[in-house]
Amino acid sequence: MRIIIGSKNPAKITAVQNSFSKMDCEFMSLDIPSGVKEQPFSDEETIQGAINRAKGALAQGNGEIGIGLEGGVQETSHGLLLCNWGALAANGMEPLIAGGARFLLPEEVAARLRAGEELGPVMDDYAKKKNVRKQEGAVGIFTNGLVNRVDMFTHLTTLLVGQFSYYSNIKSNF
Ligand SMILES: O=P(O)(O)OP(=O)(O)OP(=O)(O)OC[C@H]1O[C@@H](n2cnc3c(O)ncnc32)[C@H](O)[C@@H]1O
Ligand SMILES: [Mg+2]
Repeated sequence: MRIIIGSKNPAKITAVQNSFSKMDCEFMSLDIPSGVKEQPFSDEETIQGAINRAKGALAQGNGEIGIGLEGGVQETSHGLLLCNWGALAANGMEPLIAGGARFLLPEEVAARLRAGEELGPVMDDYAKKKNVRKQEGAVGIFTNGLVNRVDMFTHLTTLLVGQFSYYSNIKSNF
């Protein structure tokens, strides 16, 4: 089976590979635009970004499955939550979606996002590191490394693969 990942971010690619590790799969990654803002600001917008990337990956990659993963934030009465969404597109079915971990961002970070900055560069600045988004992620920083961005996305992509197995009736191999 050929799996097309709609991102070149290594944290996302590794997560998808982890979730299909029991299957004989070929992986390809393509930089597919999310079609939403660089920093999605709601669950709805983040889900839409994930679906657009999954559909785009399937359309452009000549494979059986397209996967889109998108990070975003959601305003709540408790503060700004980091949210993560994924979508799996396959021919002949509606895209499947699944959500990942969510947790509150500190006000110092949240305020900068509300002012229009993107989480990626804000996290590098906050943590005084480079490319946090491609490594441990914000989740890795704010959990002291207990859960990193690959772990977080692997849970999410496994929810997608499991649902694909259930709804497509492919029970074996996953
Ligand atoms: O190359 P792509 O696939 O676009 O990967 P990305 O890291 O930019 O990830 P998203 O577009 O899905 O995330 C939207 C924005 O939120 C940032 N972001 C999301 N989750 C993050 C995390 O855990 N750590 C750091 N930045 C994060 C990200 O850098 C973008 O600015
Ligand atoms: Mg991005």
